Amino acid sequence: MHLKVTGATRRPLFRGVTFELDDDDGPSVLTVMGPSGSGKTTLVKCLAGLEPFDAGMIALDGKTMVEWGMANWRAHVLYVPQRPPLLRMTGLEFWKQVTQEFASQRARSAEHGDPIEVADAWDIGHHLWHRPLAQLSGGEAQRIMLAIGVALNPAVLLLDEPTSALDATSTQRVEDTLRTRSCIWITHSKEQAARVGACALDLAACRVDAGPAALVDVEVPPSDTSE
Ligand SMILES: Nc1ncnc2c1ncn2[C@@H]1O[C@H](COP(=O)(O)OP(=O)(O)OP(=O)(O)O)[C@@H](O)[C@H]1O
Repeated sequence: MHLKVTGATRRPLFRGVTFELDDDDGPSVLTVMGPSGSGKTTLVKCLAGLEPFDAGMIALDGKTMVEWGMANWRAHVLYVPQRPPLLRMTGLEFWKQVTQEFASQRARSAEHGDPIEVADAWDIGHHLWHRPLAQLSGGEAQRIMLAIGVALNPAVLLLDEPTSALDATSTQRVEDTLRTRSCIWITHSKEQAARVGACALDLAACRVDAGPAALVDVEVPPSDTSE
């Protein structure tokens, strides 16, 4: 997997966002930071093809969104929202619906995993998959949505504050799983960025009104959690 983003711009929020992500040496995580309202969610929705960029280039394995086709692109570069859609359906029904949609995409090759197994490691009991998503707690719903994202095995997971509703223990378990995947990960926590990301993008440095120097890539040293 090689994701290349060059000069991505969405006015009036950000411009010149440029980075590359690849898994040549194993899964890699890019964290996206920046003040509230700076456009982090908008950026990842643009990367997912759910919203348009005003300018810039984005390619996965050398092919643009148009060349992949939108449905294929979204299956490979998968956005996991912070909250589930307000649905009456259960987590299991949602999983079945998503996998049926993905089954029609011919270019997709990755095998699906088992989201119930993924979530089991995060203390989500099987019975919760049979409850309407709208009746779950914020933290339960968040883990079910994340487990579905992980089980779909995309090339890149786009994560919007994936542990915002979780306690410290659940956060650690979820981080342990997610850092084994290639992710673009929105977080407000520098500590979390240091734990999970080898590289961080500071969206505040890409503000449209920030002057000519638009882009800064901030290296975050990988942390050693064993200490
Ligand atoms: N659908 C929309 N229509 C109009 N404005 C929007 C829409 N979605 C987001 N915005 C605006 O765009 C700006 C950036 O929003 P975005 O959610 O991308 O920020 P963010 O950096 O993710 O914020 P937070 O850290 O608070 O989640 C905000 O001012 C927001 O109000």
